[in-house]
Amino acid sequence: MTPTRILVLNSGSSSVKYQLIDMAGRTRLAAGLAERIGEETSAVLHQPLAAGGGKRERQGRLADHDEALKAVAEELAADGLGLDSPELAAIGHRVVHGGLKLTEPVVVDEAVLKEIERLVPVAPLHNPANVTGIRTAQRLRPDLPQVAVFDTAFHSSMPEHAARYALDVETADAHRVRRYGFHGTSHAYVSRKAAELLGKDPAETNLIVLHLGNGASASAVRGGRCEDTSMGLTPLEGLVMGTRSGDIDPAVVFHLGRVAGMSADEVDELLNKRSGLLGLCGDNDMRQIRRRIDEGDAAARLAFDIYIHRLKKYIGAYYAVLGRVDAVVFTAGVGENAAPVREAAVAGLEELGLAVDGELNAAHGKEARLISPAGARVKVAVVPTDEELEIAEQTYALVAPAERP
Ligand SMILES: Nc1ncnc2c1ncn2[C@@H]1O[C@H](COP(=O)(O)OP(=O)(O)O)[C@@H](O)[C@H]1O
Ligand SMILES: CC(=O)OP(=O)(O)O
Ligand SMILES: [Mg+2]
Repeated sequence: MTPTRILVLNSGSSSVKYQLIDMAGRTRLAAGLAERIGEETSAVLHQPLAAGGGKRERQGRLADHDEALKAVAEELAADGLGLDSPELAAIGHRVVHGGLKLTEPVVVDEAVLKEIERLVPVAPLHNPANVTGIRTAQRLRPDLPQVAVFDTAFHSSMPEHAARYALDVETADAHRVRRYGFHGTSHAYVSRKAAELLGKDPAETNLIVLHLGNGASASAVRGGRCEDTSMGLTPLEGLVMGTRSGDIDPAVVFHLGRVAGMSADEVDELLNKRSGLLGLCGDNDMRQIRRRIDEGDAAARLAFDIYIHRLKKYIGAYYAVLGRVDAVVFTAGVGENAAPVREAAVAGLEELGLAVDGELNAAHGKEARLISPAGARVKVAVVPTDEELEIAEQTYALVAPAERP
């Protein structure tokens, strides 16, 4: 029997999301989340999808990612889906930064791990967790291929004029300072699904994709290839995010160093963890911000307006980059669920052919759908992302190419 199951691990700074997928029929067997790793109140939320049982929650401190992954393995084992299963073909890992060298999914060896570790300074919130995830999975199943799928990969097609900063070339090249872009697995998956929804050939479809989760990024996609994206050397550039500032004048950093005596690390922490929506109004969850706006809270209102203003600027910029746009596509936690964000982001852009239909926009759903008025020149769509399935597809393609039709 050829193994057909892929375990996907998406290790974040304080959480591990996982899914076990049988690629024979693209069947999801289990999914879950280990959260608040390192805190007293850690938990594993586990959904045994194949067994059809209800969700389980397991409480108890998980000191680090190593412990978290072991707890996840135990939850899977309790459903007869343990990591010792001979049906497991590989473990697929989301790795956020692959730099210039790692631009395709790869089977991880020591050299690949070293390169992911070398990139920690440019993805300090993400790459360390990704490395721990891979090392722990290797210890649990040393015989299995561990495959890394990079957030940066999809953006490696960006032309030089979009990827380069206007910096002294020698300095930039010596330190590999350039724009890499992130959330690429999501941008790639959503672009394909959006073309399907539009009934168009992906090679002839131009899209502005807005991935709005805790981290948020926009991309301009021409014919299935990334032409520009809002995140840069690190996942800090671009849109306003949950806790990250996105674009600022780089001189803010020197200014804070000189007038506030802040060190580089302190400014780094400020911009990554205490800025964005959280820094502006004390909340980083869009649901809570909408509640506060409904209660007349001015700080929440201003935070929302700043978030939308930035989003709108990127829609305009990428419209100009692409010249012709088939659709603006919303995805991830905020993009898929927050109708007021979608409405506000395209408000006033009728001259560009952009509008949402109030009723379609307000409707809830898990399916990809159009929310622009019938006959609109430029469509507006909501396309749920599925980074885990995409990682499983890429992992499976790499370890079992002969098995594919
Ligand atoms: N119904 C909703 N309305 C508005 N925002 C929502 C809703 N559901 C989820 N979100 C937002 O989605 C965010 C998480 O998005 P997600 O894509 O899961 O992020 P990540 O993968 O980066 O953790 C939350 O911070 C929350 O603000
Ligand atoms: C790269 C990045 O920002 O990822 P996330 O949104 O998961 O934090
Ligand atoms: Mg995400």
